[in-house]
Amino acid sequence: MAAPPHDPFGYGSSRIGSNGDVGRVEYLLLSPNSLLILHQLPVLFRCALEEYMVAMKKMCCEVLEVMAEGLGIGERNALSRVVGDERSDSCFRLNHYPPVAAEEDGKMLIGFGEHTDPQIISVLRSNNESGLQICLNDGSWVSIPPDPTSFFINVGDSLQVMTNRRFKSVKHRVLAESKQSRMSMIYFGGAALSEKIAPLKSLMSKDEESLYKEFTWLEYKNAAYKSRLADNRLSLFEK
Ligand SMILES: O=C(O)CCC(=O)C(=O)O
Ligand SMILES: [Fe+2]
Repeated sequence: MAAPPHDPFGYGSSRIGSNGDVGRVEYLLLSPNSLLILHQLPVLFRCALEEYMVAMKKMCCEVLEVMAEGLGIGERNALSRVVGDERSDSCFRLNHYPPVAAEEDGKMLIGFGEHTDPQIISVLRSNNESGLQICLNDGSWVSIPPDPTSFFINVGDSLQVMTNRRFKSVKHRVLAESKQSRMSMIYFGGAALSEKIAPLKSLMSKDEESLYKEFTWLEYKNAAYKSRLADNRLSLFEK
């Protein structure tokens, strides 16, 4: 079930994507669309995964509805309908960061290199081991305390575009720093492949212009897979 370079779904270790990014991580990347791989999973795992994905999709929609309300958009489902669409392209990643050995102590080891998530919204849960950091506007990195009882929500690049940069996709990374395994699982809520990703008309003020050229999720996804993790992938689509 090793993930071949042209198809990222399946199991991978150390290599993240096909463009030379490496990290101290082992992962499973699954999508309801990668049926071939789903059918190779033990039934109990597959059922739990399907149940989790359904619950995450629902939660993403609820969060997006609250965001739409906060932005003053009259149409409550303007954002959530994109992730809620039955053709929406969502996926699930399970990450395992092996424990750091005593002799590696003090070294800055990258578990998962800096990047933004390309989809609309991501929901992360982890065990109680640290490692996740976010990048502030001034370029400094801040550690996110792990909390196995909470969900950590990330704005994706597509949501940044749909809100014409009112919400920003925050750069994040994982340092391998813990003496115990860090486990995380992330649900990535994306749009349908053919969905046009553009600022919502109902959000834009009278003379406001889109900061981005129009693109479909498929176009952006293809561009993202071709790039390196740390690239500013949206810059290709900025006006
Ligand atoms: O494993 C984590 O805590 C974060 C991983 C991540 O950012 C990702 O898979 O996109
Ligand atoms: Fe991420």
